[in-house]
Amino acid sequence: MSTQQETIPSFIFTIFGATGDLAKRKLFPALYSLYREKQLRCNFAVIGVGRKNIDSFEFRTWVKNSIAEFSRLSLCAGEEWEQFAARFSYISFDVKDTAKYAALRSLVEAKEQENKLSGNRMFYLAIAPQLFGTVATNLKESGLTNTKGWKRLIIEKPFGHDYTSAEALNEEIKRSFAEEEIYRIDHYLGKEMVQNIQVIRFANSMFEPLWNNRHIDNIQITASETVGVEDRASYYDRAGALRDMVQNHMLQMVMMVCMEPPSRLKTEAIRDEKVKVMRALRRFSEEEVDRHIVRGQYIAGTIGGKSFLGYREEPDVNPASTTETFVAAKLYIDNFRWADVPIYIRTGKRMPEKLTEIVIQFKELPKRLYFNKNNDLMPNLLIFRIQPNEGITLLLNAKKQGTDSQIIPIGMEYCNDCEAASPEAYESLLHDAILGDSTFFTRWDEVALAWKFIDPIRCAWDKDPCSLAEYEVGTWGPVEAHELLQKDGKRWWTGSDHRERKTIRAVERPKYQREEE
Ligand SMILES: NC(=O)C1=CN([C@@H]2O[C@H](COP(=O)(O)OP(=O)(O)OC[C@H]3O[C@@H](n4cnc5c(N)ncnc54)[C@H](OP(=O)(O)O)[C@@H]3O)[C@@H](O)[C@H]2O)C=CC1
Ligand SMILES: O=C1O[C@H](COP(=O)(O)O)[C@@H](O)[C@H](O)[C@H]1O
Repeated sequence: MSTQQETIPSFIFTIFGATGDLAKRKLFPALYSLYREKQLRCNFAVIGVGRKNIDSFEFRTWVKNSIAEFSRLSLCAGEEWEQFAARFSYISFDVKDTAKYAALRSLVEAKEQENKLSGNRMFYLAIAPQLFGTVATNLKESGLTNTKGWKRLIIEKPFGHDYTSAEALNEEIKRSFAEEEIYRIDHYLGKEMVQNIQVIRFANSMFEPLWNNRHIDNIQITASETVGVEDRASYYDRAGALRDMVQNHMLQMVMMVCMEPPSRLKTEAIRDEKVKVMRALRRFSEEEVDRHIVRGQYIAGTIGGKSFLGYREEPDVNPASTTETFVAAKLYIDNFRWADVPIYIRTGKRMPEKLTEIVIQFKELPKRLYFNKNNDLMPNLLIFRIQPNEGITLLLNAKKQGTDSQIIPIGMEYCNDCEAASPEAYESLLHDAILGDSTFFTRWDEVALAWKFIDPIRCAWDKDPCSLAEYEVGTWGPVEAHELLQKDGKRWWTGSDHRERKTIRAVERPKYQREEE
């Protein structure tokens, strides 16, 4: 997130879907944090759009309640709250009703005048995906995109459900907004430690020389969740883990880890390098899917002693559903740097822990010769802990204190959020969108290539429902997911593997400084 507050322009922010879950849990708390932490040192106004028949006063109470419940900061009171709340207005209409956009336009213009705003307009689509295109078109046809300032469209996931639908949606919104005005959200890109991957890779001379197939044995990316389908069955049962997590968040993490250093730290230079990873990502034919990808669905079991239903017993899920709630895959990036390095990814619901981690496993030394009487030397691992306990861990081997020359695995650990909570992903992303920095939003070609990778997998599974394995709630996925690595003589690393090691904490300000300091 940039800190150039003086460059933040005034703007009006229209949120479609302002009475919905996303706005309540993420958007209002994010705006509030930016405001309270003085990241929004500019004049702004917010207009909420929804169908609920409420007025602006009731809307402000809704916003207040959402902040009280979901903000990481405490709610301010008195005049301070009133000043913030006064920026919020609400208009109720059905976004499919073209005629109603004239009223929205009048409200936007009135608020711009009242607040002396410069005509910059940001539109956020926190509504069902089937309405994205309709709203974008209506914004243009009503003249709302016709402004003397800039205009930007922030669009939520899912961006299509396959390549064809994503392309059709893109064509539709392109008629109203240029590519550089479209901010496609992938909230994983707003996470502190996902953004930190680039810095750790490109600002440390010790890692970059090793970042290739000569030194890296394999890469593992895990995004496990303890939650189940919750109340999202109508969406999730049609999407499944492949579309819900792999097409976007998992592949974005693959891109961040595997991209080449960009020629400049500029948005398009960075995105160009990410796209090259997607171009080099090996696509599987329908026949190859089985050998590289495992899918599973949870059956009843327990997490931490608490019992949970199986996926098919969940409310609103088709009792014969073959939707996957877990995916594990072995990927390859067919380029010079990554040839023959397997990239294992796995994601699933109702697993033992909520955890997102990237593990870089380095190749082993000729260990049979040195320091390894017991043949149990651990490989070096570099772990990006995306969440929880943000940070990095470097796992090494060292001599155990004492006289018996025993070697023990040790961990060096840096904690990113021990001193202070990190900003929420949505804070970071909203801030960047206001500044016009789209680095951590997805460009159309990234999305398109991700769908082209996903579609044949989906097709293969649709033809072969038997490829769905079961896993018990509270486990690390079906046995086939473990076999995927065992066949290669490898194993998944999980949080508990490294937490058990003796850990040395890395400090933010090391003792070793240059003399002049
Ligand atoms: N919730 C989340 O955590 C996440 C959501 N998303 C995405 O964000 C988007 C919104 O999700 P979410 O907030 O959960 O959905 P909700 O169903 O909770 O909210 C939908 C919102 O859209 C409004 N709306 C629906 N239809 C219309 C219409 N015809 N005209 C005007 N307003 C309408 C609703 O207004 P009203 O209720 O007043 O009718 C409500 O404000 C989706 O695209 C979803 O995929 C993405 C990631 C996470
Ligand atoms: O986009 C989504 O992400 C969440 C997981 O996000 P996280 O920030 O909590 O890791 C996932 O639960 C949801 O199914 C998916 O739509």
